[in-house]
Amino acid sequence: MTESLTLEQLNTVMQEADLLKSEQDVEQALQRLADDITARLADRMPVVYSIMNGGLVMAGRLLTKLPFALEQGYMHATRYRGETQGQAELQWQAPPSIPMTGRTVLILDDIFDEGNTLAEVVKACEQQGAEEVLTAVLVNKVHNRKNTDLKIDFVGMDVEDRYVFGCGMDYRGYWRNAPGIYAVKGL
Ligand SMILES: O=P(O)(O)OC[C@H]1O[C@H](OP(=O)(O)OP(=O)(O)O)[C@H](O)[C@@H]1O
Ligand code: HPA
Repeated sequence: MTESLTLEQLNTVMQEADLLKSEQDVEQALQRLADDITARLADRMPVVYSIMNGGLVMAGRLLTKLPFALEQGYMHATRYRGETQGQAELQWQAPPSIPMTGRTVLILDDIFDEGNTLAEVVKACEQQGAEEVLTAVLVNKVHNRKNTDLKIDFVGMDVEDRYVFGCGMDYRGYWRNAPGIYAVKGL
């Protein structure tokens, strides 16, 4: 693990960051996602899982825009562990909290980057007997380094190929709480 950052360094990261998506852009993307998800899943009584930690903010802001009967759960799988480069192996910190056998499952996450996390999570849900597994992300990072053929069913916005934070995404553990989406200077 790299050295921890001071408050001053963390404030500098925010001050120098580029705003890629404003809070209003995010809100509009979430409403579009909610409309598309509702059109597809309103009669499916799905289990909607957020992937902790990154999926927390997206899930919180999206769920109240879904006007149909659903169950909500969480799972915690992590690959970056506070760093800005992903590790090969996904670490499960908390397995899925609600049984999914025979159910429609919707997975919510903040970002589809190299794709390992969602590819493995989808595989795990299928192995646990889900009838259908769909995925929704707030942002898709655009580059040609995807490690999977997985196609995300619902994408809020595309972002450029930089290290981003805010709306659940962290910079070395911090700034998940930022209401817009920012890119770190130089990354
Ligand atoms: O598409 P990938 O390259 O696999 O990256 C995307 C994943 O990385 C982040 O999680 P992270 O492992 O940082 O854990 P966190 O949610 O606790 O931040 C993010 O929340 C996604 O789950
Ligand atoms: O750009 C990113 N920012 C934050 N978390 C991430 N996890 C994968 N890519 C990113």
